[in-house]
Amino acid sequence: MDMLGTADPRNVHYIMSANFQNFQKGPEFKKIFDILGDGLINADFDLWKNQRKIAITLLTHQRFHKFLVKTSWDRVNNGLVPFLEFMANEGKIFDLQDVFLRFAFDTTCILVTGFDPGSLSVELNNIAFLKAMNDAGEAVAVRHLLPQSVWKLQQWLGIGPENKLRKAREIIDLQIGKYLLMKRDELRAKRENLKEQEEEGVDLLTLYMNDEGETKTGIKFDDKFLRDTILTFMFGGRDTTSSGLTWFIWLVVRHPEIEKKIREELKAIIPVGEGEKMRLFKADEVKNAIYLHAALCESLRLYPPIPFERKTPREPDILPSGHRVHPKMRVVFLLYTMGRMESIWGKDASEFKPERWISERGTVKHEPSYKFFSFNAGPRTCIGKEVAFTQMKVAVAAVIHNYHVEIVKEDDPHKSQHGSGSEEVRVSCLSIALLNDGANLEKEKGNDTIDIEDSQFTIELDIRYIWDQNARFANRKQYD
Ligand code: HEM
Repeated sequence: MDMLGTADPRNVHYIMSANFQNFQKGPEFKKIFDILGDGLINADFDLWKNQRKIAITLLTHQRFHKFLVKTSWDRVNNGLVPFLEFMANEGKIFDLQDVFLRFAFDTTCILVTGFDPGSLSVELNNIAFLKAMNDAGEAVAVRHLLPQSVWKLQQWLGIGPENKLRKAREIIDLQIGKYLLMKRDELRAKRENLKEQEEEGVDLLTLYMNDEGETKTGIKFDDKFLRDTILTFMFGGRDTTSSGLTWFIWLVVRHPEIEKKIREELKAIIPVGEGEKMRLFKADEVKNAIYLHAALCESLRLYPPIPFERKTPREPDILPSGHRVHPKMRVVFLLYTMGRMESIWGKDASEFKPERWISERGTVKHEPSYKFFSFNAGPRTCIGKEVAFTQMKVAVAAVIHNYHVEIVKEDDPHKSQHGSGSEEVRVSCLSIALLNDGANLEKEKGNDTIDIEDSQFTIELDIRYIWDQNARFANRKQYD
């Protein structure tokens, strides 16, 4: 229980940047996140430094950037939008948080491994890998709240979240093992087509498997390293992006004047003469959408997907706030609190106000990371920030431009965060109905006349929309 909680930007700057060397994630953090093995999020010192160097080189590789642009568009066009289209046409109410979680899960998995787990479809199927990731995330969250002896006991007895985590780990390891085998086969087959490959965008796993970082850094890219790396990126990118998307839509829907401004900005991007039809936006088109970017930052300020972080001092130290810390102590940063403090953001700190991110010249205002701490600060700043913004912009532009989202059932999400479990939050936060703006819908039920051996029958039509991976929708008329 020896813990210091801080929401002071001076302390953040000191620990995360100025005296970075004296503050580590530490062995306790590694135990809590043991499922990530020696992956980047878990590592400290040289192991962390070398891994980070490689990860940044590959994430900023031109071929990964191509793949990111292509995948962000593809998952919106062939995953999110067909789902929303179906729900809008059917007038169905659904849980948007679950949909964004599946969207981010599929997108992140494709970006990292090149393979699509296919969790976002009209049926919202149960996918073992998705469930395993959810269970693992939940168990890790619970570990932060309990003394180690308690969750270790649960582990030993095989009960509670620890039991779920054990099973989840088996499924995750099996799935990643399959991906590694599939990728090796794929690369072997592609080797004959090297020229074509040069032109293509590629996933991170392909880049890791082809990289010479192994010899330069001394890190061996064996199956254990690749497994830890895949899982680290999936953990780092999935829940964060989906949480960011969900809170963003929740905030925008509750602020129609802001929604209108985003729509106007998006409309201005569309070339004159394109008309009023359904329109999706490519990453390059929304890259410089200032107001949209500002609104996303504002939403991430108020609802940081990672609401707290922790560090452990290596040597006793005195923080700029005057507090003494020592190696047996945990320093906990309260990101959620920092996003709402008047001393940091001014009197209107609790308001959703994208304008605060726009300078007088109309550009995005830079806020130092020890103040806008949602992506961490200093040498351990999130390396997926650009990946996240690219995905989020393409996704929310598609939703806001083409649909009207309505919250039809709303419990207080702040209240339910203190409830008994994450499922409660997930279910209660967002139940929404989608109405397709002015779409000319085919009738779902109706009458038709057909000839059967010269006799005429009038029959009832029941048109079902069948999900199809390749064609967006196949309309099947079923005669009963
Ligand atoms: C809105 C989206 C995101 C937010 C708010 C976010 C936030 C953060 C934060 C706060 C950390 C520091 C965590 C810690 O040190 O304990 C972090 C680290 C990290 N993030 Fe993100 N992240 C986002 C998206 C992503 C994505 C899409 C990826 C992967 C493509 C990613 C990969 C990572 C990795 C690998 C680290 C560890 C970096 C290191 O320790 O050197 N993140 N992120």
